[in-house]
Amino acid sequence: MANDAPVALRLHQVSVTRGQQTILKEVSLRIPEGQAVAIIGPSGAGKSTLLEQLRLHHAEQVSWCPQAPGLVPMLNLYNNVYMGRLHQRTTLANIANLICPKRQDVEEIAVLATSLGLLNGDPKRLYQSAERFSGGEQQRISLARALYQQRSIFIGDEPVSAIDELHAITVLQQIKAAHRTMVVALHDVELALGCCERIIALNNGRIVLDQLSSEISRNQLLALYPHEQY
Ligand SMILES: Nc1ncnc2c1ncn2[C@@H]1O[C@H](COP(=O)(O)OP(=O)(O)OP(=O)(O)O)[C@@H](O)[C@H]1O
Repeated sequence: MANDAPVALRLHQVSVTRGQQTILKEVSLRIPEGQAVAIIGPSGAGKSTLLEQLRLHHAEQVSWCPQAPGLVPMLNLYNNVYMGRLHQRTTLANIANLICPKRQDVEEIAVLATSLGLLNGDPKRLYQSAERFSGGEQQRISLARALYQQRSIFIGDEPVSAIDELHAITVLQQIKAAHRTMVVALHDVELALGCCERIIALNNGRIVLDQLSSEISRNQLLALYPHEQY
C-alpha cells in the first residue's frame, strides 16, 4: 500500500502468548501518519491485543480509549476527564485541582463535554458523579478523557460501541479531526468503511486482510464473520 508519509505506528513480527494460547502470531504492521484505520474481525480474533501492542510500543504519542470506560465512579465528569492529563502536570497542581479547579481547565473540559453531548445545556452536569451517567454517556466521558490528552495518535477499542449509529459517525469524525492518526477497533463494518480509509481484518491472531476501504466491498468484510448474523 503506497504511502510516502512518515510511519506513525509500527509493529514487526510481534507475537503474544498468554498461557497456552498464542493470541497474536508474528504480526507486522506500518501505519503512516495521517491515516484512519479500522481493525475488524470476529470476537476473540485478537483486536484488543493488537491495539494493546500498538499502544505499548508508542506510549508517549498515544491517546488511549479502552473498551471499558474505566472511570472513577464517585468522581465527577470534570475530574474523570481531567485525569487524561494527570501525567502532564505536577502532583501539586493535581491536588490543587481537586480542591479548586482552574477556570481555564473547567472551560476547556466543558467545551469538550458539550461537543460530546454530555451536558444537555446544564453546566452542573460537569460536577455530577460518573456513576450517575448512562452507559453510553460514560463511554463518551471516557472518550472526552482520551481527547483531553491531546496526543497526535488516537487508539480506541470499540470507542463508539455504546453510542447510537447516527452519533457514532459524528463522534468518530470528531476523533479523526482532533488527531493526526487514528486506529480503532470497530465491530460495525459499515462504520469502518464509512469512517476509515484503511481496513485491517484479524482472524485467529493473524492479519487476513489489509486494504483501502475504497477497494473493499461490504460483502467481502461480512464474509469475515461467518458465525455472526447481520
Ligand atoms: N489475559 C489473557 N489471558 C488469557 N487469554 C487472553 C487474555 N486476553 C485475551 N485472551 C484471549 O485472546 C484472544 C483474543 O482476545 P482479544 O481480546 O484480543 O480479542 P478481540 O478480537 O478484541 O475480541 P472482542 O471483539 O470480543 O473484544 C481471546 O481468545 C481471548 O480469550
